[in-house]
Amino acid sequence: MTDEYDVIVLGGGPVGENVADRAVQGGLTAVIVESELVGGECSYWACMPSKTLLRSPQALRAARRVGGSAEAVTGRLDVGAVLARRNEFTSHWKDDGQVSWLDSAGIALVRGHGRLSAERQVTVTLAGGGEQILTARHAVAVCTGSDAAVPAIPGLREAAPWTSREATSAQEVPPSLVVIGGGVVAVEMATAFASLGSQVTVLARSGLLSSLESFAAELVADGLRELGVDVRTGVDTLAVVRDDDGVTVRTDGGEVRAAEILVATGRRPRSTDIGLDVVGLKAGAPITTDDTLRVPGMDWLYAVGDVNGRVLLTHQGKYQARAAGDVIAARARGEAADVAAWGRHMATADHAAVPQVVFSEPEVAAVGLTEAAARRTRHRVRAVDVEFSSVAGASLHEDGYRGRARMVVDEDRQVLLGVTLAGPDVAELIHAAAIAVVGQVPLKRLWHAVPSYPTMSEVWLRLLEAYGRDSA
Ligand SMILES: Cc1cc2nc3c(=O)[nH]c(=O)nc-3n(C[C@H](O)[C@H](O)[C@H](O)COP(=O)(O)OP(=O)(O)OC[C@H]3O[C@@H](n4cnc5c(N)ncnc54)[C@H](O)[C@@H]3O)c2cc1C
Ligand SMILES: NC(=O)c1ccc[n+]([C@@H]2O[C@H](COP(=O)([O-])OP(=O)(O)OC[C@H]3O[C@@H](n4cnc5c(N)ncnc54)[C@H](O)[C@@H]3O)[C@@H](O)[C@H]2O)c1
Repeated sequence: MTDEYDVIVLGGGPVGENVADRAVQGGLTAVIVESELVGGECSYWACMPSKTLLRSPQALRAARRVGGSAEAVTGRLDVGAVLARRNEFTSHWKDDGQVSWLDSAGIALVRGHGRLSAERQVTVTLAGGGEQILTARHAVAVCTGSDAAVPAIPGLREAAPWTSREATSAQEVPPSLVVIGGGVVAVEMATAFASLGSQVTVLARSGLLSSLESFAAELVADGLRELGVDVRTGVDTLAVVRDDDGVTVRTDGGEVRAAEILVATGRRPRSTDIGLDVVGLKAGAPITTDDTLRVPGMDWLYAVGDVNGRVLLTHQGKYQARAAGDVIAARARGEAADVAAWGRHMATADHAAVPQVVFSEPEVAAVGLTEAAARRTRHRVRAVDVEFSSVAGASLHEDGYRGRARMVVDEDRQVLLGVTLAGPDVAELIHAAAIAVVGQVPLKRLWHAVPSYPTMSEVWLRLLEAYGRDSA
C-alpha cells in the first residue's frame, strides 16, 4: 500500500506533533509515523512524570518553610498518592488523548517503525504487521528524539540498570538508589527519590550541572545533601555487579551498595535504525541542520528536536518545530523563507537564548550564556551577582530564603547575554529574563521595567543597582 502526503513526520513526540500541526495550519497534508506512544518521551517518561514526582514534595517543603503554615503541616508525604498522581499525568501510559488531538488537528497517524527508504519516501513496518510505503510531496521531518546513553562500564549493562524511563515510571520507591551522572536527570531524580524516601547516592564524574553557573550547582549540591543525598563528585565508576539484593558499584573512591541503580549519563540521538544511510547520512549521529532545521544539501529533509542535537529540551524542540512546520509550508507554496536572524523560519534562539529550568531543590532557572561561556565568545563582559536575601519578596516567600541571581552583561552593547537564578520557586521568574535577552533590551531601558513590590521579581532592581545606573 502506498500513500502520499505533503509532509511525513517520523516520530510523534512533542516536536513531531508540532511540525505536523504547523504544516497542516499552513495548508498541507501531514502524516505522523509513531512506533510507541503519541506524545513521545516527554509525556510518558521524561518531563511530565519527573515533574509530578518532584512537585508534591516541593509543595510540602514550601508549606514547612513559612511560619504559620509550617505548624499546620503535621503529616508526611503520601508516597502512594504521589505515584498515583504521576500515573494520572502520564494517562497510565496510554495515548488516546493525544491521538484524539491528532484527529482534531487533521493529522494522519500510522503506527509502526519508520525508516527512510528513498528520497521523500518512508517505509513503515506496521505495528499490526506488514509494511506501508509513504511518499512525501514536499518534505520528510525526522523527529525521532533521543534515548538514554549507557556507558561501557564493566557489568553495567548486565546489571540491567534503570534509565530515566524506569525511574520516571517506577511504581515502587527502592529503599536505596545509586545514580551515575551529575547532569539534570541525575539531579532531578536524586531529588525526587530522596524526597520519596530512598537513601540516594550520586556518583558524578565531574561536578554537578557543569553547563550551568557554578554557584547554582553549589546551591543544588547543598540542597541535595540537606535531603540526605550522599553527593560524591570527581568519582569514576569502575564496575557494577548485581546480585539478589541489589547492586554493588565499584568506584575509584570505594564501593557503594544500593537496591537499585540509575544511569543518567546523557542521551544519544535515535538515528541508528531510521534509514539515514539510504540518503547518505551517518547512522547513530545527530542529524546536522541549518537554522531552518533543513539538512544541508537535501531540499526535502528536515531534522527537528532532540535528534538534531541542537538543544535537548521540549520547549526548544517545539520552537524549532514551529519554524520547521512553517518553513515547509512556505517553501511548498513557493514563497521565500524568512531566513534573517530572528526571522519566522529560523531557530536563532537555539544559539544563545535557550531557557532552562532544573526542578531541583532549590530550583535553577537560566537563559542565555553563563559568565564563562560569554567570556569565551566576547571581549568585554561583566557579571553581577545579588543574593535573594536582599529582596523583600523573597523573605516573604519563605522564611530564611536562600538563593542568588547573576546577570551577564555585554559591556559594548549594554544588553544582557545571560541570567541565572537559583533559589526556591525561581522557575516562573526566568521568562522575564528570556524576553530581555531575546529582545536585547538595553540596560538603561530595563530600569523602566519596574518590578512590583513586594515580589521576588525585585531581584531585577537589585541586579541593576549592583551593576550601577551610571554604568548603563
Ligand atoms: C528524565 C527527563 C526529564 C526531562 N525533563 C524535561 C523538562 O522538564 N523540560 C524540558 O524542556 N525537557 C525535558 N526533558 C527533555 C525532553 O524530554 C526532550 O527534549 C523531548 O522529549 C524531545 O522531544 P522529541 O519530540 O524531539 O523526542 P521524543 O520525545 O523522544 O519523541 C520522539 C518520538 O519518536 C518516536 N520514534 C523514534 N524513532 C521512530 C521510528 N523509527 N519510527 C516511528 N517513531 C519513532 C518515539 O517513539 C517517540 O515517540 C527531559 C528528558 C528526560 C530524559
Ligand atoms: N528540567 C529539564 O529541563 C530537564 C530535565 C531532565 C533532562 N533534561 C534534558 O535531557 C538531557 C539529558 O540529561 P542528562 O542528565 O541525561 O544528560 P547531561 O548531558 O545533562 O548530563 C550527563 C552527565 O553524565 C556524566 N557522564 C557522562 N558520561 C559519563 C560516564 N561514562 N560516567 C560517569 N558520568 C558520565 C556527565 O559528566 C554529566 O554530568 C539534557 O540535555 C537535559 O537538558 C532537561
